Amino acid sequence: MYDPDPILESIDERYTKRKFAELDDIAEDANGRKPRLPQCVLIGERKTGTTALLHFLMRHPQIKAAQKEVHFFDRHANYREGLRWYVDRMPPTNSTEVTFEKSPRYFRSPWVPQRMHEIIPNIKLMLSVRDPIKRAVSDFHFSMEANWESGFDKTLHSTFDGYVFQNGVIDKDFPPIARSIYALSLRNWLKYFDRDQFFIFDGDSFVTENPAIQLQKIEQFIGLDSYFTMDMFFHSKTRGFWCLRDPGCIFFGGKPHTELEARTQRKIEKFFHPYNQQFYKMVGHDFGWS
Ligand SMILES: Nc1ncnc2c1ncn2[C@@H]1O[C@H](COP(=O)(O)OS(=O)(=O)O)[C@@H](OP(=O)(O)O)[C@H]1O
Repeated sequence: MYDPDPILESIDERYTKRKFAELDDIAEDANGRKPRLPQCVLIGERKTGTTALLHFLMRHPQIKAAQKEVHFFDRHANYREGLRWYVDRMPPTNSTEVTFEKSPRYFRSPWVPQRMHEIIPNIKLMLSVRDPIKRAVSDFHFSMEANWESGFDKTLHSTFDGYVFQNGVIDKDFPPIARSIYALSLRNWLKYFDRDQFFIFDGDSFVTENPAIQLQKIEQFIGLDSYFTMDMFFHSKTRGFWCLRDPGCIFFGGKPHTELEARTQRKIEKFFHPYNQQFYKMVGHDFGWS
């Protein structure tokens, strides 16, 4: 799957040899803060509630997150820039705070786990998932709107059902489908990281139950002081989502999705079933997806 690029391989070697040397001259400010390598990374997957999760997590006084998705490990051009480039994109933190980054493309980029392991082997990883069919449909609508997928010709069809089959079988390489096959991507990560380095975030539960329930588990996983309480959140009937009382709801999410045709629904459930079973086994939890 991953065809190594000789130039990048030699950069990888440089990292193993020089690793942290580029970071030696970063000085702390008067409050003991400086930009650092992240201690916790949200690696994906997209359309699983990652924006809401980050939005809520950033309320925690000890969490300091990079402002934008950094894409250091997945984008070759960024990785070539070196560790100093990466750390310069992190907010300054002191030793009681946690440097956090979210780049949802990390999860499915085959070269990311090895690179990340060489640089931050003790990293805490957050993997956000959601019912794979709902995620794929959400991804499809998002991609159609944003026109982001290369090789995804928007003029061919207008519906998910139109794209998802190749000669009558589910197209495993169709990006919205491929990104929902969590077991295949996770297998690559588990070659480098232990299962207990992952927090598996359930994006569906974030919609159905008070977000404080999962946020409190995340506090324990990262080792943060207790901060989140149930009364910080309310359920907005108009938006259909949980929102923070302060500063309120986030401005997106919940775009209307078309219903799948019954035939597609049946075939797609059958398609995902074995992958879902593998994923449950890998993470030690049955999400009960259809
Ligand atoms: N509290 C709250 N507010 C708003 N949206 C919420 C919330 N909790 C979960 N969600 C779900 O998040 C889905 C979008 O996921 P992501 O943020 O990962 O999408 S993205 O990859 O960053 O584009 C989005 O998916 P869609 O409903 O398919 O658009 C929402 O269902």
